[in-house]
Amino acid sequence: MSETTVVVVPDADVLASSVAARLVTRIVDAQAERGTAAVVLTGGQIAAKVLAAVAETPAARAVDWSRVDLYWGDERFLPAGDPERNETQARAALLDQLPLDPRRVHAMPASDGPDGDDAEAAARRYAAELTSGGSAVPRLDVLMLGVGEDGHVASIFPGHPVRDATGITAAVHDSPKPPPVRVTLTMPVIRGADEVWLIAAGDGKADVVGAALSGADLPAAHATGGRRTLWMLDEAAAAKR
Ligand SMILES: O=C1O[C@H](COP(=O)(O)O)[C@@H](O)[C@H](O)[C@H]1O
Repeated sequence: MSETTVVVVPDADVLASSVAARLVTRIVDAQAERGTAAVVLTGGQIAAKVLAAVAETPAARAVDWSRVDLYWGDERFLPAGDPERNETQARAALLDQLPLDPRRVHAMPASDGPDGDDAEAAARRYAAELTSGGSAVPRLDVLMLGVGEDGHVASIFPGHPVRDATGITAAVHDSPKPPPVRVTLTMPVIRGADEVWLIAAGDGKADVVGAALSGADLPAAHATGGRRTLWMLDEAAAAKR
């Protein structure tokens, strides 16, 4: 039975450092249990702050980063290295500073990658990468999500057909938030993660956080973890819950 917890902290800086501390602990625990850990990263403003906070915490040295698998929940389908790509943001904030095993950094394909600008083929390629250890998606210890002001998570937008996608990944066209073409994990994959962490800061998120926590029909409200769902908010984002 999955439990939902809401944690509220004073501001975005405290939010970023408390999520970072939790993430390091969760990875250390997973590695102690079974030698590895799998984490799904997200993009967006608070995500960048969280990763920068991981880079700053001395506790990050307790992690064996060579035995962490990193995935992304969604990606803006742009050329490699584009500053708008979630991968580029994550590398700049943290990944380039860590002794990761490059084979375990599972970035989503770029629009100048092996499939060119074919987002469907890129989505299929990422599904194959995610399942390369077998036929099923591997155990995902923590899947982090930012929450858009419209209630989107990853690149699953309210009212968009991607909401109903049932495969492992989906290409997204006509995204209401730029850029228009994206690749995303689907809601069933998000819901299959052990722990789903929804992270939001700022008063621009207050309405949607309040609505999602009241059970409104929004992607953010459907993004629950198999074992645990954790909402981590600053006071401004939590103001209307
Ligand atoms: O476009 C995206 O937006 C969401 C939310 O971003 P935020 O800046 O409002 O926190 C993000 O989680 C997602 O990964 C990204 O592609």
